[in-house]
Amino acid sequence: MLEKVLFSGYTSKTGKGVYQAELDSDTGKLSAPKTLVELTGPTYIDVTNDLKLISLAKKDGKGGIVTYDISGDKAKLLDEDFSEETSPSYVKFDESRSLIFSAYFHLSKVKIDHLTKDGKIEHYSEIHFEGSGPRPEQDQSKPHYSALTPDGKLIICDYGADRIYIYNIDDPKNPKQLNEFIAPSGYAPRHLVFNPTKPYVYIACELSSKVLVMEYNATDSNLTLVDEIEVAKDEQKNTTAAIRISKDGNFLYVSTRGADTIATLSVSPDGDRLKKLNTVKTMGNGPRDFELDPSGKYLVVANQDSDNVSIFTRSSNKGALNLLEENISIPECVCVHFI
Ligand SMILES: O=C1O[C@H](COP(=O)(O)O)[C@@H](O)[C@H](O)[C@H]1O
Repeated sequence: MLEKVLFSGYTSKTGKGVYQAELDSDTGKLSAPKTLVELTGPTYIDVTNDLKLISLAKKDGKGGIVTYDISGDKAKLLDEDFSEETSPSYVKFDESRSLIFSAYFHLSKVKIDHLTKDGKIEHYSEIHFEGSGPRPEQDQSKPHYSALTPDGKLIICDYGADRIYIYNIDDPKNPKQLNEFIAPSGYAPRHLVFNPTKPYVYIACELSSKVLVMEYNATDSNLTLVDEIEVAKDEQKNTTAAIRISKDGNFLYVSTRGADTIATLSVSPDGDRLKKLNTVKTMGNGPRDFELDPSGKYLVVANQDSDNVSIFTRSSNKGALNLLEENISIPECVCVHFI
């Protein structure tokens, strides 16, 4: 079966924007990536179920988000909003309410927009954050990630202020803070993933090379720290980046730039404990993002600094990764997104 996958990233060297390819789930072979949309700096993207691409981007010294219809042979621009000083660093679509969450790392805020049926971007609200952390990189609040909890609340990782925030967005024009969790000082929570069946969330912390295991209580929107685990040695030199979990919730994968590795961790049956099984080199530099394909048989990783994508086979019962391909050339690639 052919699985469609998009790649996107920076365009400061030879990167063109968003690329498209197909992964054959029988062989793990990726077709030659082709440019889907030319954009400036579309580092993160999301795609709606009816195939609208939502991408962050820059234009004429301003930043924001754009939407494209990618259901046909050629991508068609639907809307663009470049009303900010710079682009966000992460974007996520809420299918059930047709909302777009954009985390403005450099502007200390998260924006909530509504995506209309014809792909127009309607601004709803924004949440401003304050604070900082002990590391030089944490000079101000830097929201790095905004997405949904399993019960439909907005959850935000603030890398700069070592915070996780949870908001009620029943009225998305008027988000209300429900809770706030203070991460260990200097950890810089970056991205997170929820266990698919158990009430736990795993948070990748960029500046500590650690993953926090937190119990999530949906009733009072509370997070309780239950464990933490190191995914790479020498946190001063490393920056931990992406985190993914297998569909069965048994294995967690975490990338770390500097070490240039992906760690495989097993998740305990209750979801509350992690055990590091091993790490593999990503066969490139700066593994900023990776994704498991829909069949769960492959892991595709974007090595941003060495301009190559690698593919690993994944054992579904042991979680182990084995290198299949390392020479797929995509410049400045940041994000891997299966449709
Ligand atoms: O992971 C990271 O993300 C931040 C934000 O990305 P940006 O493209 O919006 O600047 C980046 O500044 C940082 O270098 C990187 O480690």
